[in-house]
Formats: sequence, structure tokens, C-alpha cells
Amino acid sequence: MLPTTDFTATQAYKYLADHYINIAPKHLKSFFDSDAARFEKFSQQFEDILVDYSKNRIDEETLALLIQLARECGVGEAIKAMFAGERINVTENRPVLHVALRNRSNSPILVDGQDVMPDVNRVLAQMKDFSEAIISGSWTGYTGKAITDVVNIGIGGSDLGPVMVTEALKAYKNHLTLHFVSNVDGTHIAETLKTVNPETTLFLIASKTFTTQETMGNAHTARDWFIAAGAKEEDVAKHFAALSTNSEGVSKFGIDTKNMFEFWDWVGGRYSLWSAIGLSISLSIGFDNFVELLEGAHAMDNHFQSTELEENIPALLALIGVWYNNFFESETQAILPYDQYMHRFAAYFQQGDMESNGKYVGRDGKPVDHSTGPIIWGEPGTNGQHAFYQLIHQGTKLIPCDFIAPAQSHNPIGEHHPMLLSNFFAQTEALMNGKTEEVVIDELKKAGKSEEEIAKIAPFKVFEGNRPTNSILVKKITPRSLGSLIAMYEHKIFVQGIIWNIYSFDQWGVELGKQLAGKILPELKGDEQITSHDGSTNGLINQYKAWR
Ligand SMILES: O=P(O)(O)OC[C@H]1O[C@](O)(CO)[C@@H](O)[C@@H]1O
Repeated sequence: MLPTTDFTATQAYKYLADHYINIAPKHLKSFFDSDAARFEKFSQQFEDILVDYSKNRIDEETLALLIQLARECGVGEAIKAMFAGERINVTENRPVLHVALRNRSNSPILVDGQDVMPDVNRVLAQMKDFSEAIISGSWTGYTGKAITDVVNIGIGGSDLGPVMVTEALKAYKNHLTLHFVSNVDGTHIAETLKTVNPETTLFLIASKTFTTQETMGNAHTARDWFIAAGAKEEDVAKHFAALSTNSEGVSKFGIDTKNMFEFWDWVGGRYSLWSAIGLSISLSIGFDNFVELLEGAHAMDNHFQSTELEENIPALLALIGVWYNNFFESETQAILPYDQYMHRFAAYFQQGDMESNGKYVGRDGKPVDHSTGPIIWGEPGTNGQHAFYQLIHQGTKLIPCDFIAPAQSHNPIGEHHPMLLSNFFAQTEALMNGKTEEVVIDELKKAGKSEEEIAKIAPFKVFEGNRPTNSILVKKITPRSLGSLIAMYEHKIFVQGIIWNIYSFDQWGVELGKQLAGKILPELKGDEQITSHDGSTNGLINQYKAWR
């Protein structure tokens, strides 16, 4: 079971609070000035991934205290409990075993005394056969034509992971065209259906519960469209597959359970891309590449499980995050991939992190007295530079940033990649060093400005710097390295949840809105005035009724 340590009551927290007073006034630059070996000390390499955390406002003592904090909070025990299949998702009474989905060593993982690996392997074999049949064209649609388009209908974890990975690995993609429909806004499905042919389209209905309003609504619309196009009920089997834990719901919808790819309640939605939910990934890049993705994640799982905290990359990133979140009181964390293919990476971890650690109730059932999960956001470089980096460089908020870049591009056209990477290197350097008034004045003098002009403009051109970053340099974004990167962030989130003493694997916070929408939907039907809510909600509903 997980410990319920109040992290602000730990010895390490108290030491860290004192230590913060020493560190806070120090400029990041000064850490490098006083230690020539800082980069070597504060970076780790895992396979083809170099994680440089030296540009952080930490010294050796900070890390030692953070590691002590992790130990006092029982991080090591928690890691063991997760990998052993203990029911650490206490509020849903479930184990948390996305690591089993990519357990390439195939060592037994027991849930209630039963090894889950035979089931995992069975579904993987089913995904392999199906992917190969669709990709090769041996699986044909109701008029005998091969499949050309795959539409994944799902939302949240049943959408974001597949979208992010198929985009990030577009360089590995085959002839199939992938589409993703998530929003219940009819525009999403309508615009997608305009671009596909019912004879050659495969729909994947991706939903762990098979009850999610958005997904069920879109799935019914897709099915109606398919039938209206001239297909018969019996043709549904050739064009619809379900990725779910709910076989009853799948049959009720009219999908033959032969076309169902199963997963289990111990797979959290936002951790499900490794499961049958990843079928669209396997279709897009081929099953062998999907396995490479799993292999990469498994390698990171092994690192996470067996490496001492001092060198454990996900744990170190988590601890540095805690340092800013709880001592510097920074509210957000930016994820900035310098790779266009990774343009949905930050969006993916918005759910991964914020749905996991956006909680104010501790594992003891009481409100916590400290800040928990940060607001995650980001866009690919260099677009972000021309949008929001102004605030990161000169704003009043401390925004720790993760910069991610591949050393090798899949599109090495002319000077594009060196230009991109020059920005990647320049930004973290600029954020750290800033630009002193002295340098600014010198530059203005050289540009021939008068004393008066210099006095007026100089303050605006000064950068205080001292803004922390992690740099994650990957040799190349491959299925394997991407798998490792995703697993690295998953485990970082896990460690932070343990330290903040919250449950990271439930998501009760999304229920209330769903419940209320269920109550409001029937009220939208008639023309009668609605009075059952507060004044604002009544007013809005009634105006909607008047305008529709
Ligand atoms: O896969 P399902 O059951 O349709 O759920 C979709 C998503 O809805 C949530 O339950 C809440 O947003 C997510 O955790 C999940 O990924």
C-alpha cells in the first residue's frame, strides 16, 4: 500500500525550506562559474536520450535533500507497489499496470494471484494480425476494396495518446490515412466524414468504458452515415472495431466482439496508448514499430525501477519539479519540443499530468496544505518563441521549462535543422544568463545611440535571466526513443503524486460537469423557460433557447 506521509511534515521538507533561503538569491550563472564539472554532475544519459538538468537553481545539497524527501515520502516503496500490481489506485480499487502492457521481458505480473501477461500478449497478437491484414489490404470493406482511411473515435486518453504518437512518428507512417474525431461538436465528425469513403474506411471506437457521451455520440453518427451510404447492418463488422474494456457495451452498440480489442480496468485512460487503444498507432506505423515503442517504454520502466534515486531520471525530474512548485511557488511547467512532429506532446501531457495530479485531497482523505500538480502547457519551438516566450524571458512569473529536441531530423533539408537547434541551444542559454545592463549599454553605444537615448531604452532591454530549464536532447525521434520519453514523463508524474500525497490514478474531478450536462441536456429539448438553476445558468440556457 502507498504511504500517507504529509510531505510538509517531513524532516527533508524543513531542511529544504531553510536551504531555499540560501539558494533563492543566487544566480544560476554563478553555479556554473563555481563548478566547471556542473554539466557532468547534473546530466544523465539514457540510451539515446541526454537529460541535462544543470541549468536549474539547484546545487548538490538541493538534490541530496530532495532525494531525502523522496525517501521519506516512500517513493521507492511506491514504485515497488506499482510494479507488483498492488491496488494503488485506491479510490477505484484498481492496480495501476500500464507497465504490464509494455513488459517485454514477459515476467509474470500478478493481479489477485493471476498473471496478466498471457492476456496482454493475446491482445497484442490480435492487434498484430489485424494491423497486418488492414495494411496489406487483405482485409477488405463491404464492396471488396482495401481500407485506405482509419477514423479513431475517442476522447481524452482514448484520443490524445494515439494522436500525439501518430503525429510524432509520422516519418514512419504507411499509406493509410489516419483521422481522429474526439469533440462532441458535430463539426468534428461532419468535417471528417466529408473526407472519407464508406467503402474504404475503418472506424475504431476507442473508449475504455464505452459509455462516454462524446464518443458514443460520434460513433452512432458514424454508423448512421455508413448505413445511409448504402451499407447493410452485416457490413458493420468489416468497418467498425471497438477498443474497450466493456464487452457488453460493445455488443449493445452492434459491434461483433470478434472485432473487439480488449484491455483491462488496471489501465488508466491517460496511460492507455500502450494497450488496444494504440491500435491506430499500430495501423499507422506498423505493428513492429508499435512494438519498438513498447520496447522503449519498457527500457525506461527498467531504469525507473532499478536505478537509485540519485541517477533515476524520472525521479530527478520529478524532484526538480517539486522544488519549483513547492518552494519557488511556480504555478506552471512548460513543455517545449523543438520538433514539429511532436506538436501534440504538450497537449498529451496536459491530460497526463493535470488529470493525474490536479487534486487537493490527500491520500488521508483530508485537504492537503501544499500546492500539487502544475499547469502544463507548451507549443513546439520556434513557434512558441514568437508567441509566449516574451513572458518566460521577462515576465514576473517563474516558468520552469523542458526543452526537447532531436539531434537528427527526419527532414534534413538545407540548414533547417541547424537553424532549429541553434534556437534550442540559444533559448536555454538566454534564459539562464539573461543580459546585463552593462552589456545592453555597450551594445547601444556601439549602435551609435546617444546617452539620452540609452538611458531611456536600456532598462527594457535588460534580461535578468536566472530562469531554469531542462534540456532533453534525443539522438533521433524513433518509436523506441519516443516510447522512453513518454514513459519518463509518466513516471515523473507518478513520483510527484507520491510526494504530494495524492492519488494520481483517479479523475473524480471530471465527473461533476458530466453529471450536470446529463441533467441539462433534457432541459434543452422543449421551449419552456428554465428556472431550476442559479440565475446565470438559467439566463444562459433561456437565451440559447431563444436564439437557436
Ligand atoms: O475511454 P473512455 O472511457 O471513453 O474515457 C475517455 C476519457 O474520459 C476520462 O474519463 C475523463 O476525461 C479520461 O480519464 C478518459 O481518458
